[in-house]
Amino acid sequence: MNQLNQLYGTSLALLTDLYQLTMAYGYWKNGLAERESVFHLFFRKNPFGGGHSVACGLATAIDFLNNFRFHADDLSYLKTLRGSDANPLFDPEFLDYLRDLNFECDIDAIPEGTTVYPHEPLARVTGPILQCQLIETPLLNILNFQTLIATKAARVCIAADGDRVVEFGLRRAQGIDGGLAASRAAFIGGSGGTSNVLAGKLYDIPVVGTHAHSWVMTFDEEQEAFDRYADAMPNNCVFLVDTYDTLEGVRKAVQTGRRLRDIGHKMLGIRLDSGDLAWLSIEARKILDEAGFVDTQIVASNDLDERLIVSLKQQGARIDTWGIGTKLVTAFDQPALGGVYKLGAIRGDNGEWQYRLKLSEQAIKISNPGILQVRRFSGSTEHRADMIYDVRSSIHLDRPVTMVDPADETRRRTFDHGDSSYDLLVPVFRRGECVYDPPSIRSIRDTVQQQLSQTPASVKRFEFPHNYPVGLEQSLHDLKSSMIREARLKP
Ligand SMILES: Nc1ncnc2c1ncn2[C@@H]1O[C@H](COP(=O)(O)OP(=O)(O)OP(=O)(O)O)[C@@H](O)[C@H]1O
Ligand SMILES: O=P(O)(O)OC[C@H]1O[C@H](OP(=O)(O)OP(=O)(O)O)[C@H](O)[C@@H]1O
Ligand SMILES: O=C(O)c1cccnc1
Repeated sequence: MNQLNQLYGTSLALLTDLYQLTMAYGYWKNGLAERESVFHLFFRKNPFGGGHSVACGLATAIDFLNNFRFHADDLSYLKTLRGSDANPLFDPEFLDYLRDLNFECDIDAIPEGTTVYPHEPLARVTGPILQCQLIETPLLNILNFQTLIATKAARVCIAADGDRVVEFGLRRAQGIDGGLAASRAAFIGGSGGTSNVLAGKLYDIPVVGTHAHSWVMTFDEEQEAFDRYADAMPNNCVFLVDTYDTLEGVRKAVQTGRRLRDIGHKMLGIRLDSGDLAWLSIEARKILDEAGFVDTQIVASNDLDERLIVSLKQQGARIDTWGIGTKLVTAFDQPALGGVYKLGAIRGDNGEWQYRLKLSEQAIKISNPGILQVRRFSGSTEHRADMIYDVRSSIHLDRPVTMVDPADETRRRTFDHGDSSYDLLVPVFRRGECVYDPPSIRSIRDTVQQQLSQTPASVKRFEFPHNYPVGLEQSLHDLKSSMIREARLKP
């Protein structure tokens, strides 16, 4: 059984906005349900004021789509829906159509863990317009959130600069799936483990845990609390030392650490959860080192995020492991990615593709027409630029290709066949069948690190990051410009 089904039962087909179903009904009524169309899912701005994002959520989307069908109880529910008067919202024959519907779209998507940028499609969905439309909302729900959290986790790990990061967010996450999906995406983005045990089981993420203040408060004396914990689990001792007086707590942990040593075990760490984490970690390190506990790690938690980590490091904090909860799993400073799903092309009555775009007052918000792919140009060590192109335009990679900056058409770059390049979108579904074998979560996590190592430092920096170049292949840019002119001339 797949992971979503394990959690939610057999059917998630109703996990969509009602307007997808009202449009589906409209397509069906108008004989357009099967009309082939192409949609692109993309976002317009990197989150957190950053210069890059990390694609995440594809395996969850595959899970969802592998089980995409309307079950009898879904249809019974839809039957109960009424229009503004007493009439049913949907004809019974439409519900029969939904009952017999087999998912048959093609999907091409950028593999999880890839660094991605504004305007490039993370996924391209091709198929009957009714089906493309029904899956818009769940695809956005899954890819927006996991991409957001994987990006946040990657930023936290960049700040931690090789130190271990663990995710403690479940208690403050946005509900049950918010917690589970965040734990998955945080691990992919680089955290080393989660406190979320169900996420550990479902997604094969290492689970980690210390103890809470309540443990210390259960006993009359802090020393007794540490000793009893050590008796119970001598091989997993990370003592939370800040319940009363933090440095006194460290000294007591040292006492218990000596008892552990006498029975052949190690005190793995102490955890700081309040106060001045820079100063306390420096002082705690001295106490531990002087007592010979040089390997005992210092874990810190308390509303941390990537900027606080940078600041604490600048202050000389001696923290080995960063426990990050609320601000990671809720993407505290930017709670949504803002990814959208736009129609790029639809077959006309004559079977020919007709390209479509959505106009906007802001040029940068005008969607890209066509059937799009992304080509990444890469130097020997770093990614150089991504070019969005139409798969039907015959760009020849044995000849120079030019891409145009959509924000300023005077800025262009030309690449020739000497530049190594590859397409980012890979086949995931063909006629509704999954043709992609998702990598293990650990291998996706490795991909993130490998991708980040090829992302220019100027793009990864937190303050005023460089814009990574993403352009439109010249003929696509020219086509888009003429379509905009034409659309603006329409009465
Ligand atoms: N040296 C530091 N520099 C910058 N921020 C810090 C430093 N030490 C701790 N912080 C952060 O300051 C914030 C507030 O900590 P503060 O000491 O006010 O409350 P607290 O320690 O949580 O208090 P309480 O005892 O109520 O838990 C937290 O997000 C914490 O991570
Ligand atoms: O600060 P976050 O980044 O969200 O990390 C999770 C927090 O959850 C716990 O606190 P809580 O007060 O809930 O319980 P406790 O008594 O175990 O400290 C833990 O001690 C962290 O402070
Ligand atoms: O194990 C921990 O230390 C932990 C778990 C959840 C939340 N905060 C801390």
